[in-house]
Amino acid sequence: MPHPLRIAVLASGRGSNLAALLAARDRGELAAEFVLVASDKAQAGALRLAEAAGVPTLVLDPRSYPDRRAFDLELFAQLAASGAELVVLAGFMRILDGEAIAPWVGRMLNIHPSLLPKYRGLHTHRRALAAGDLEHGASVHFVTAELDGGPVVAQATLPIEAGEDEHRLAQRLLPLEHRLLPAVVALMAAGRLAWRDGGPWLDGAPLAAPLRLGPQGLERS
Ligand SMILES: Nc1nc2c(c(=O)[nH]1)N[C@@H](CN(C=O)c1ccc(C(=O)N[C@@H](CCC(=O)O)C(=O)O)cc1)CN2
Ligand SMILES: NCC(=O)N[C@@H]1O[C@H](COP(=O)([O-])[O-])[C@@H](O)[C@H]1O
Repeated sequence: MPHPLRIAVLASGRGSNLAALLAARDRGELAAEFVLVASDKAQAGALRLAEAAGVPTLVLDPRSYPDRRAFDLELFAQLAASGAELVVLAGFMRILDGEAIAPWVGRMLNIHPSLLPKYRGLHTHRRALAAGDLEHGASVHFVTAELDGGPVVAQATLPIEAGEDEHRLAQRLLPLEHRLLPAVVALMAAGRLAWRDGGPWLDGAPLAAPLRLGPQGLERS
C-alpha cells in the first residue's frame, strides 16, 4: 500500500475548496496527508479551517519581501521543507514567478473558475456573463509559468441562467468545484494521474482531452 500523498494547499480566501479536499480525505475518497496550508492573507478562512483540522499553517506577508520573486522563492522553499509531494492552489490569488515554480511543474494543480482556455485570469464569472455565454464552468489544470495556461486535466460545466448575476453564478459553480478538485487530486493520490514528458498522463497513456465531471464522477470526454 503506497503512503498517502503528501499535499500542501495554497489558499487566499474562505477555503471552501480546502474543506472539500479535507472532507474527501475523511470519507476515504482521497488517500492524502495534508502537510501544510499556506496563505498570503493572515485572515484567510482557509487557515482557520486548517487549524481546526489540525493541519500546520503558514502565513507569508508579501509586504515583508523586496519583490514578488523573493516572496515566491521563500514560499516554495517552505513548501519543499514541508515534504509536500503535490501543491494544490485552492483560491490562491497571486500570480507565481516562473523561476520559483519551475521545480514544481507537474506537481502543482490549480482550480480555476472558467472553462479554460476561456477567461484566464480574474473576474471569470463576470466575463462569461458579459460575453453572453450559455454555459460556464471550472477547470483543474497543472500550473505552469503561463498564467492559467497549463494542461487542463478536468472540467465541470453548468448552464448560465437567464438574469443571474456573477455572485449567483459563482455560488452555483462552487458545489461543482467541490466535486471536481477532490476527484482530480484523488487520481494523483492513486497514482493514476501523473506528469510525464511535459504533460499529463492518465492510466499509463497521455491524457488527450480534459476529463468531464458527470453524475458518477470523472468521465473521459
Ligand atoms: N504562474 C502561475 N501562477 C498562478 C497560476 C498559474 O496558472 N500560473 N494560477 C493562478 C490562479 N488564478 C486563477 O486561477 C489567478 C490568481 C491570481 C490572479 C491575479 O491576477 N492576481 C493578482 C492579484 C489579484 C488580487 O490580489 O486580487 C496578482 O498576482 O498581481 C490571476 C489568476 C495562481 N497563480
Ligand atoms: N483565479 C483563482 C480563482 O479565482 N479561484 C477561485 O477562487 C474561489 C476560492 O474559493 P474558496 O476559497 O472558497 O475555495 C474558487 O471559486 C476558485 O475557483
